[in-house]
Amino acid sequence: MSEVSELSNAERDFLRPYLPTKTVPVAPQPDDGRTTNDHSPNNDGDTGGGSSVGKSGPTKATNLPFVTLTYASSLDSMISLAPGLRTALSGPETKSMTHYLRLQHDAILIGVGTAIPDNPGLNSRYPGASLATQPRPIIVDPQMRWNVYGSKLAQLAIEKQGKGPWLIHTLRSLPRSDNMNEWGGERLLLPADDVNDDHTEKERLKWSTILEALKAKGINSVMIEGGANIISSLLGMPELVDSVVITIAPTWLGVGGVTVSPEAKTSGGERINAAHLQETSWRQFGQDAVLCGRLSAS
Ligand SMILES: NC(=O)C1=CN([C@@H]2O[C@H](COP(=O)(O)OP(=O)(O)OC[C@H]3O[C@@H](n4cnc5c(N)ncnc54)[C@H](O)[C@@H]3O)[C@@H](O)[C@H]2O)C=CC1
Ligand SMILES: Nc1nc(O)c(N)c(N[C@@H]2O[C@H](COP(=O)(O)O)[C@@H](O)[C@H]2O)n1
Repeated sequence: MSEVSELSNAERDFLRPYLPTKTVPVAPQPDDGRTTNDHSPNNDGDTGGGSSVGKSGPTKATNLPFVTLTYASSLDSMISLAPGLRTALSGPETKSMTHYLRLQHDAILIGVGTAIPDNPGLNSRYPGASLATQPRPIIVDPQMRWNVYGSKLAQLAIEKQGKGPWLIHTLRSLPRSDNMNEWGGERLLLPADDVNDDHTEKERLKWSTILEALKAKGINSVMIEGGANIISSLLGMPELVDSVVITIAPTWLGVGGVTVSPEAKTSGGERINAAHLQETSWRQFGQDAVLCGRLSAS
């Protein structure tokens, strides 16, 4: 039996307002030559085959994709037991939800701090998913720390159970000769935010630079899954994030875990809340709670 089951209509209705709308590939029709068709995110037609993929629907600046932040948290706002320790927090129902969400986006993005310890698959195992509807896995790895060869991502791409990953590096990363493109992988070299005093490039990339580059490559929606560093940064950037979907598992991981918490904020010298969700909705999925919302601008 599959580890991932279909969501109910009510569960999909609950998620719909927080998801990008998308254009779904359908098999070319011999009679009309069409290659795409519009569906709402929860339309059951979302798993058709075909050769062109486009999940679109951003309502903000046209040079940015729709961005969904999503992660599974404990009651003490932790996402893993310790740095580098892959930790299952989602129950079966929220795991199914994550695979459904993955299928609603053109891409899934994580940081190298997650790619190395977790060795994730980052494909969607939602019933009926096809290679054409799979999201593109994207890893932010500015200094080329991660060896994609031999990874689960590479294996899935070779087996055509997932798309080849795109790895984001800074321009000054050492070029590496490789054959990733044979299984759909690619390295994107982007300019870092600033340079250090010794003129070596800092490893930070602006999030607007990353997102604009993805949009320019045809990514209209991206689901950002983690890890803690990336989620915590983006919680402070409401101008870039369209929606937030958090799985809250009924457990505490304890001191020493990896915490999601945005940078502290001040106004007029006083501490103020660092980030806030508005337009919230809650729903129970099995033993977990799912919180959806949009980040407030201030
Ligand atoms: N429960 C959950 O839903 C999830 C849990 N995790 C857990 O999170 C932990 C990993 O979290 P972190 O160590 O914080 O790693 P991370 O995945 O957030 O990656 C951090 C790294 O990404 C790169 N990076 C991030 N922002 C960048 C920028 N603007 N420019 C250039 N490079 C940038 C840097 O190299 C940085 O060290 C793991 O234990 C993993 O299991 C990860 C994803 C989801
Ligand atoms: N939604 C969710 N719940 C959890 O409990 C998790 N630990 C994660 N982790 C994220 O999922 C990735 C693993 O994906 P695959 O199952 O290998 O495809 C992991 O790397 C985190 O990004 N997510």
